[in-house]
Order: sequence, then C-alpha cells, then structure tokens
Amino acid sequence: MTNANAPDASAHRIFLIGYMGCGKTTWGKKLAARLNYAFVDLDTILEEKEGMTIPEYFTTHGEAAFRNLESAILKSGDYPQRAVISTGGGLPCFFDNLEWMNANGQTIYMNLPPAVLASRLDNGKDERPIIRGKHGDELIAFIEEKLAEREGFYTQAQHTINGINMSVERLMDELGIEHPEENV
Ligand SMILES: Nc1ncnc2c1ncn2[C@@H]1O[C@H](COP(=O)(O)OP(=O)(O)O)[C@@H](O)[C@H]1O
Ligand SMILES: O=C(O)C1=C[C@@H](OP(=O)(O)O)[C@@H](O)[C@H](O)C1
Ligand SMILES: [Mg+2]
Repeated sequence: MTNANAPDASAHRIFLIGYMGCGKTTWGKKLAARLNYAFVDLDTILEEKEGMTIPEYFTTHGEAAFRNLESAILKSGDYPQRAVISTGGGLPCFFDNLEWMNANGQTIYMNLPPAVLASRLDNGKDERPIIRGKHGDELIAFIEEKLAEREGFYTQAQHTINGINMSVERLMDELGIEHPEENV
C-alpha cells in the first residue's frame, strides 16, 4: 500500500521500519544484495561505534541515551546514498526521525501481527533488552501494547507491506522498482 507522498523509485536510500522481529535486518540484507545496494543496519553501526552490544549499552547508558544516539547516527547520514537501511524498531517513534527518513529516502513499514512477531522473538537469545524476560502470552500481550503505541508512527511510512510471505520481489513491487527477469 503506497501513500500519496511517496517519492519515485529513484530516491536511493530505502529505510525498512517496523516492530522488532518483523524482518528488517533479514530482508534488508536480501533486498540490498538484489539491488546491488549497500546494506546498513543502524543498530550494528551503533554497536560498532560504542564497542558494545545494544543490551550492554542499555545497561550502561540507559534507554534515553540509546534513543539520542540512534537518532544522531541516523541523521549523521554517514552511510552510502545507495543503501537499504534497516532501522531499530523504536527509531521511527522518537523525535523527528520518521520525518527525517521520509524526507531523505523511501520508507517502508513491514507489518506483522503480534503473535507472529512473538514467535520470532521468543528464541531464548538476549538480543533485545526491552523484551528481556518476557515469553509466551506475556510477550504477545507486551507486543500488542507496544504496537498500539507505535502503529501511529509506523503507518506514516510512505509504504506499508504485509510481512507475511515476504519476498524481495514483493518489496521491490511495493517500492516501484522493476525486476526485469520477469519480462523474459
Ligand atoms: N519471513 C520470515 N519468516 C520467518 N522468520 C523470519 C522472517 N524474517 C525474519 N525472520 C526471523 O525473525 C527473527 C528477527 O528477524 P530480524 O531480521 O532480526 O528482524 P528485525 O531486524 O526487524 O528485528 C530472526 O530470527 C529472523 O531469522
Ligand atoms: O523496538 C525497539 O525499541 C528496539 C529494537 C531493536 O532493533 P530491532 O527492531 O532490529 O530488533 C533495537 O534497536 C533495540 O533493542 C530497541
Ligand atoms: Mg534488526
């Protein structure tokens, strides 16, 4: 689904947004490879810049400092123009980050139901401090609550795509990028 102010496909930076677990990092890599674009994960830039994992950063500096830093990294623009950029799930919901992304590239929201997100996040790994210690129905309920808070931001993206049955071709179709192999 594309909203009215979507720029044309020539806008090079493609920002993937959506709740943690929706597939931004996974599909950002695949889309970048298909387009021969750079792949940028803003969380990875932050971890490399700070020399620690995101959970460690939350513990040592707190969430407020994390939100300031992730916004500064976004707006630094210190990454290639021709890039697929996977954002952290909270990025669009703080400051004017979403407006900045809409003004500096194409944005696409990957929409998935809470139960599917929970099934992908409830993996025993401690990767996301916000959901630390939450499992099963408690995790689903937490995601439902957070998604209700955040949906208003995510849906300001220029495009929204259903994250079920995801494929690079579907992402390209939504972004208005032709994939000529089908014309043969
Ligand atoms: N379409 C999909 N089907 C099944 N599992 C997926 C799909 N996309 C991503 N995943 C899995 O879900 C988890 C979260 O994916 P990830 O790309 O890290 O999401 P995000 O960056 O949005 O948090 C990973 O374990 C990944 O392998
Ligand atoms: O939703 C959030 O607030 C967060 C999502 C994470 O990124 P992913 O969406 O890639 O998991 C990461 O930025 C941090 O744990 C905060
Ligand atoms: Mg990610």
